[in-house]
Amino acid sequence: MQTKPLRIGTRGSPLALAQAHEARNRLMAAHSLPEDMFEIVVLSTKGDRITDRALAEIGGKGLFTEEIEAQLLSGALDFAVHSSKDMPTVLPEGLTLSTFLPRADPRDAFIGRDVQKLDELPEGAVVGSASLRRQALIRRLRPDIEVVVFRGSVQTRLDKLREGQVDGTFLANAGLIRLGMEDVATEVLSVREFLPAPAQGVICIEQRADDARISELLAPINDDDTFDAVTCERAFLAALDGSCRTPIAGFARCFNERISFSGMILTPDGSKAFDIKTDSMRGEAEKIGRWAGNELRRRAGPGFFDDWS
Ligand SMILES: NCc1[nH]cc(CCC(=O)O)c1CC(=O)O
Repeated sequence: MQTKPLRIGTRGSPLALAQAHEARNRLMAAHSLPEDMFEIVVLSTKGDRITDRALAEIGGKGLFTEEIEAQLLSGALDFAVHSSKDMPTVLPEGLTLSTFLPRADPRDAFIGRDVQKLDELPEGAVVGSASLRRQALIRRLRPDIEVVVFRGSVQTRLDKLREGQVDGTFLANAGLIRLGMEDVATEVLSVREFLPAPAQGVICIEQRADDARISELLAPINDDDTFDAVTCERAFLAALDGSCRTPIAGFARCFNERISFSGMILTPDGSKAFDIKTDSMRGEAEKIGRWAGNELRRRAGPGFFDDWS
């Protein structure tokens, strides 16, 4: 019988804490375990400490994960809870993403200051986003709008919006929902018009690949549909070797035994884009994701990635 509490690693942002609590609550429910069987261990990462520059400028993968992964590998943590969207496609040797919780809303939310909808923004309006994908998508939809880099916690961004530094901004609707702030969204954008980031809206758990005891503990809270969808989306991302400087969008959905996938790559200015739609049996989730990534890379040609990276 387990006596010491299980140590769950997480970042300390309100969103990260909400995610760690959700994973812990699902485990407590699945196994009828008391809260004191788990200890939530908060770690600060490089990505949390750098707030003044666009993440894309800093580059480097795993900005939000390195410190946590070191503690997993050393045995100081039993498992770690993350936003799947923030996870690099290649993990350190010995670690694995074993568990994906049921996907929350995958869509992006628009938060307007004086208008409710993206369409209603006047010509020359300013929107803030730190995400290259959102910057490129908005430039493609509304070339007349000015885009500025916008970072900080959800609260900081909303404060900047209220002060009038920008006329609008975007956040993942899942994040807003997890923070109990879904009413700040003035419009939720359909996945068709504003394709989400690969793995958006999905909480995942990372563990040591050889830790059978933890694999067994986590198995009941994994969601198979989400697992297959994220496997497909991450295979797409990996095939494109998405550096943080590449705007990439991708979204997969399971219907019974099948999985469908939509993917897109754009230039940062939104002037060029390539998209793809495909579907297959679910067992091929990883294969079609990889195929779609390679296919877009081929269609875009070698110049596409070099021009601006
Ligand atoms: N890069 C930050 C990040 N990572 C995950 C989410 C939202 C929650 C999710 O997608 O699961 C966010 C904030 C945002 O994009 O608004």
